[in-house]
Parts: sequence; C-alpha cells; structure tokens
Amino acid sequence: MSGGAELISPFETLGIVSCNPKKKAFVFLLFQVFILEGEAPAFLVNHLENGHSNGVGVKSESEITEISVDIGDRTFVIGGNHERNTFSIGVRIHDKNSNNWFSPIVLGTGPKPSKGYSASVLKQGRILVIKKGSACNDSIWFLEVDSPYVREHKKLLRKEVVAWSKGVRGNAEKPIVISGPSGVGKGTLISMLMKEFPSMFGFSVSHTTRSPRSMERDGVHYHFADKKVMEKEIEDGKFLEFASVHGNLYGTSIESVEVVTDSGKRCILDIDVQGARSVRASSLDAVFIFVCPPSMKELEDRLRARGTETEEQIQKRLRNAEAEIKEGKSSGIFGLILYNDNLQECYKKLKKLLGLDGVALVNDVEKGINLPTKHTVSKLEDKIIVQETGEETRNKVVLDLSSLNGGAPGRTRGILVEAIKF
Ligand SMILES: Nc1ncnc2c1ncn2[C@@H]1O[C@H](COP(=O)(O)OP(=O)(O)OP(=O)(O)O)[C@@H](O)[C@H]1O
Ligand SMILES: Nc1nc2c(ncn2[C@@H]2O[C@H](COP(=O)(O)O)[C@@H](O)[C@H]2O)c(=O)[nH]1
Repeated sequence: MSGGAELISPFETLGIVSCNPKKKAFVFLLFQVFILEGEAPAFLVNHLENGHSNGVGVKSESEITEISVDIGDRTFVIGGNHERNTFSIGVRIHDKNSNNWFSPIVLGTGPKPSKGYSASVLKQGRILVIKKGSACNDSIWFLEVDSPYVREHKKLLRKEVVAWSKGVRGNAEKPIVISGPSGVGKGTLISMLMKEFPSMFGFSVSHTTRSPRSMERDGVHYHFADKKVMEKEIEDGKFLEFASVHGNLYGTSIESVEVVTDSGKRCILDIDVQGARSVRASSLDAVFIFVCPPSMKELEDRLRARGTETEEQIQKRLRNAEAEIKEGKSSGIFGLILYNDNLQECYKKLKKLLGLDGVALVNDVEKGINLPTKHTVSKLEDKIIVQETGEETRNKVVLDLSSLNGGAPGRTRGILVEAIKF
C-alpha cells in the first residue's frame, strides 16, 4: 500500500490538473453550484412568522418540522422536507434585506430528518441543533454558518456555504497516520498493534477503486468502490482526503475515521504521503509516522515475497517508492520516522513512540446520558440547559461547550454533559 507522485488522476480526464486533492474537491463543488443556481424557493417567507422567540422559531406541520434561526440579517431555516432528501435535513437561507432565499452548498454529513429540533446560536458562527427523540450519540449537531472552515469555502466557491458537524462527548486520543512505501510493512505493524491492543485502536477502513486481493474482505480491509460513486462522494464533501496512488483512487471518508473515534478507540490511518499531506492541512489533529525500509533491495524483496502484485505493478510501486521516501524524510509532514529492518525491534519502537511501553491510554468519552425527548433549550454563557418539559419533571441536562474543539468537516468534540435530576 503506498504511492509516490502519480501522474494520472480521475480529475485529469475532466481536464482538471492539480496536485492538491482539496482543490480538486472544490472544483467538484463548483459543479454543484451551477446545479443549485436558478432553483425556485421551495417555501415562503411567511413560514418564518410562526413561533419566533429569541431568534429561534419552530414550525411543525404533520410530517414537516423545521426550525428557523436568526443571525443578523439572515434567517437559517433548518429541516422540513423541502429538499426531499431522506439522508440529511435541508438548509435554506433567507436574506431579510433583499427578501431573497438561497440554497447554500451544504458540506459534510448532516443529521437525518427527524420530527423535531431545538436550536441555539453559539459563538464562532455555529448553531447548535438538537434532534429530539434521538439516541444520545445522534442528538447533538452543529451547523457552521460562519466558521473559519465555512469562510474558507465561501471564498473559494464564491457561494453561500454551510457545513454540518456531529457533536461528540469528551475527547478521544489523536488519530495516528502511518505512511511509507508499498511493501515496507505498514499493514504488518498496524495488525500487530490492533492484535495486542484490540480495545485501544481501530483501523480507518479506506475506500479504493482497485480490485480486492484474494484474502481481502469488503468493509474490513477496504471499502471497494466504484470510481464514479467514489468521485460523487468526494464531490459531496464526504472525504477527509483522497489521492491517486499507483493508478487507483484511494481515500479516507470522514465517516471511517469517526466510526472508530465514536467507539472510543484511537484511529489508525494507513495512507500514502499525498494523503498524509492533505490530512496535515485538514482540521484533524493527528500524529504522523513515516516507515522507511532498510534498503530499496529489501523493499523489492518484500514486495515480491508478498506475491500480491504483478511484475508491472511491482515496478510501478518501486518507482513511486523512491519519490515517496524522499518526501517522507524531507517534507516536514512526519514528526516521527521509523526504520523497519527487524520487525520485532521496529514494533517495539512504534509502541514506545505511542507511549505504550507501560502507560495505558484512556479515552475520556462520557456515555449513558440521554437528552430528554420533550424539552426547551436555554443558554447561559458556554452552557446549554436542556430542560425536560412535562407536568411532573424538572430534570435538566447541561451541555458544557466551553472546551469545544474540532468541527467541520469532522466531528465537534469536547462536549461535557451533566444530568441534574429532581
Ligand atoms: N521487518 C520485516 N522484515 C521482513 N519482512 C517484513 C517486515 N515487515 C513486513 N514484512 C513483510 O513484507 C511484506 C509487506 O508488508 P506489508 O503488506 O505490511 O506492507 P505495506 O507497507 O502495508 O504495503 P502496502 O502499502 O502495499 O499495503 C509482507 O509480506 C510482510 O510480511
Ligand atoms: N491517500 C490514501 N492512500 C491510501 C489510502 N488507503 C491506502 N492507501 C495507500 O495506498 C497504497 C497502496 O495500498 P494497497 O492496499 O493497494 O497496497 C499504500 O501506500 C497505502 O498506504 C487512503 O485512504 N488514502
């Protein structure tokens, strides 16, 4: 698994030549902009006249529930079924000055439609959206309307942009990115780590357009993907990084990382140097490790002995390896460099680098507190008070948002939850 500078990419077939995968994703997004232009507003301004209080209003009609949030001259209308999208709730913007409606470009994966929402406007251009009646791990969401990530994309796309990010309680350990030339032993080292520490580490299952090897299983080693489907998902902002490696498309979906992190495990990514560069430029705060072979001869021997590639593919991988080793050592992407000569020695060093020689890593993920289905929401500085409604109860859940970190295109972490029962 690995790749150096690969010349052919799926984007070049579209006449787009850029080395930066992020830029390529933006170009795809630009196509979306053209599709959105000229769309008629799907509902009317007077929808907003119902139930506004403190800048947040709720409209509920049988199966349609939407919430409107005022920020300055704009109203963000979240929810409803105007997008006819069963995968993620819709977002519309009403500009009060021009009385115009916009369908913004919506980045990231948002919550699935629900029968009710509450919302609260936060600092840093974020709206907290609570899905009523959802499981605790799916109830807290953030719609970024003026965060640094959104502003960057607005500038690039010259269009209205909003971005979803799922809220996660507590903080998980930093993900680990492992790169190195094909055949150096990345997969072997990762397997050893996962075998020895199964409850501590989880593997980010990448997508690839290459064909499965005989022992590889879909969803375990890779998500084996159709090229067009994968390109569409990249276009939809679902990938943290992607790259053309040894002639195939590979990528890490945001979901793949989050599935691992949500389970309270530390996520390991096995990706090439181009991918590592993109992750480094993203909001994912990770540890970067580069694995070097003792020599090119030894690398070639390992690739041949593995017996998974044709002679032509081996030659291609070896050619790419030279550039990749050079970049891995000199680019400054990788804070840690490991030589995999003797496997057991290298594994010992890896464990030491990760602080596993004696010290146990504990993930501080709070579990088990559900938000009440029927509630009101109020804000007190950095705390959100979710007050259960009903005749008999005064139970509250307090969400402390003072240590939020992360955000779109990944999760928003650091939510501290306290239940107060009466
Ligand atoms: N230190 C080592 N000494 C000898 N053989 C090794 C060593 N480390 C790994 N190998 C062997 O080298 C081969 C390649 O290892 P592995 O598949 O883990 O590489 P990789 O870096 O994950 O490659 P790719 O990027 O192509 O997936 C395997 O057959 C593995 O058993
Ligand atoms: N940029 C990314 N590179 C990836 C990803 N998943 C794997 N890889 C790298 O591809 C090569 C080849 O892998 P192989 O399984 O075909 O031998 C290897 O260097 C991997 O590190 C990914 O999601 N993104």
